[in-house]
Amino acid sequence: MHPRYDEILTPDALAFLAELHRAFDPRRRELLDRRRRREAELADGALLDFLPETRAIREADWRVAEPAPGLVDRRVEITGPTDAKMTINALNSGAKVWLADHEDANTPLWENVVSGQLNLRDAIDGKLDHTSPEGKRYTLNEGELATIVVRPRGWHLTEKHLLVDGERTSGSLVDFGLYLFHCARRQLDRGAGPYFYLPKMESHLEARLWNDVFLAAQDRLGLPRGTIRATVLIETFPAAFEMDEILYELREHSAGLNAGRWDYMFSVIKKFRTRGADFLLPDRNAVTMTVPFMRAYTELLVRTCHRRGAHAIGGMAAFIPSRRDPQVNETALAKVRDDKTREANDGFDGSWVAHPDLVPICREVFDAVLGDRPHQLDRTRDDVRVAAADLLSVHATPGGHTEAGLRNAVSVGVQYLSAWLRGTGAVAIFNLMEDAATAEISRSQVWQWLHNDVTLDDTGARVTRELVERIADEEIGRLPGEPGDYAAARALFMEVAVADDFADFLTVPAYERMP
Ligand SMILES: CC(=O)SCCNC(=O)CCNC(=O)[C@H](O)C(C)(C)COP(=O)(O)OP(=O)(O)OC[C@H]1O[C@@H](n2cnc3c(N)ncnc32)[C@H](O)[C@@H]1OP(=O)(O)O
Ligand SMILES: O=CC(=O)O
Ligand SMILES: [Mg+2]
Repeated sequence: MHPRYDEILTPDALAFLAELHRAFDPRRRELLDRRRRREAELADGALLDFLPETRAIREADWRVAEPAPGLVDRRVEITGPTDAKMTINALNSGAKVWLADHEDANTPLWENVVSGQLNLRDAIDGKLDHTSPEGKRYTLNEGELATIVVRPRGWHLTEKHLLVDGERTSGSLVDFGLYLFHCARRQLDRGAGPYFYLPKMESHLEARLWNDVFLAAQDRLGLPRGTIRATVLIETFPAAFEMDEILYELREHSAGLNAGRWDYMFSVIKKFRTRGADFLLPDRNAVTMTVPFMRAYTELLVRTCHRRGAHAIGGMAAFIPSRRDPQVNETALAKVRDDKTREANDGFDGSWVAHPDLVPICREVFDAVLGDRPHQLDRTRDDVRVAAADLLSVHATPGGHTEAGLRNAVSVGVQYLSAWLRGTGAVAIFNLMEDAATAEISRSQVWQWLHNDVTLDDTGARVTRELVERIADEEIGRLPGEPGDYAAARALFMEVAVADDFADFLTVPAYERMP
């Protein structure tokens, strides 16, 4: 406990979490087992496909709920962690929505978990302020603030500081439950509602679990059915084959789908990491949004959403503007403009930015396409035809395997883990935004290249454990500070990037190293 934690961890809120845990944790664990069984089938040679047992849902006519207040016009969404400064900056940024992140951009350090909830509640009450160590004062604007959409942790993460019947609770249910308990009524009183982004789901059965949690939680707190709204990130390879089914499960609570590109790439590598050349990705920077398998995924997402009356929200271009380096700034703005233009022209209803200086560009691009309309749900994209083979066409990705790519993956992975272990879940590295999803790509690419005996195009060297170790030492030598400063991050990187047993998520072993 720290000052003010008792305002969040009240006896009633904890009792609510305990009820959620007892009612839903066994199903959460079963679904995680199911993920593992499915992954083993893929390793044995199976392929992903649209499910025969849910064909009727895909072919039937149905629509999701009408958009909720504050979620009608989502042309610009800013994302970021929930510390006080970022909360104020994001809410003031001019974006329509703020994704308040307890997930990819956050280290689930206990202090971040609880203080994030305090900041959210204070912000909704209009009384959040902050003074930086340099004395700069931050307060919320008087005018329009972004709509808050909270992203809880994924189903795979536990919360070790809250035990029920001696068991760790689910990070998802803790983040969801505390926010709903404290802020649902406050949000309704302001004319908005309790809104969520749901990450890293792998099947419609996991969406059904969320829906059942919503139904029970609404009943328990006396909230009408459909009060909660959820936008699901389609960011795992299996989920791309179940977009309709995920929307259907959540239909009375649905607020659409988002194309979470970085975790999607990670999942593609992870699910087929032992399957050789057909699923071997080149250097990360060669895997753009226009390579065939990525294009198929976003096209199918827009078509699926609009057919069901659901918003389709674009993803994160990782280029970060700089207020110090005009060249870096110009490049970032141009790259982000291209990315948002493609999304707006493809039919997305809005998209993500990682930084307040990118809000105007995203807004300008979507304004040009949407005009006065709040969205473009009427663009049904009947022209789109995406077959399973298109989603699976990873082999058609052009690009090489280079030492520069390997070095970049190792350096980014170590630098990111070093920040994560110190409690910061999103950082700028080499002018790109890095978070848990992008770091997963770095470490799983190293694993995939190593375990598939890749020979580097430029040097002719085979990727071996020894090569990765040597590169890690050389890259750490180029970083500020002493090599010893990176010892814990290096050890963790090696555990998740080269060990024969592939960790499902790097955040799982990383969390065990946290207090
Ligand atoms: C794969 C995915 O899931 S993507 C979504 C998850 N990832 C994220 O949300 C990343 C969000 N972005 C960030 O965390 C940050 O932009 C970073 C870490 C990448 C870069 O941050 P910084 O190095 O602080 O950038 P910079 O120094 O240019 O920031 C300038 C100002 O903008 C603020 N700022 C930057 N990004 C954000 C943001 N996302 N939300 C609110 N404020 C922000 C900074 O706090 C700073 O404010 P100040 O001038 O009052 O001190
Ligand atoms: O959460 C978003 C992603 O790209 O991953
Ligand atoms: Mg993600």
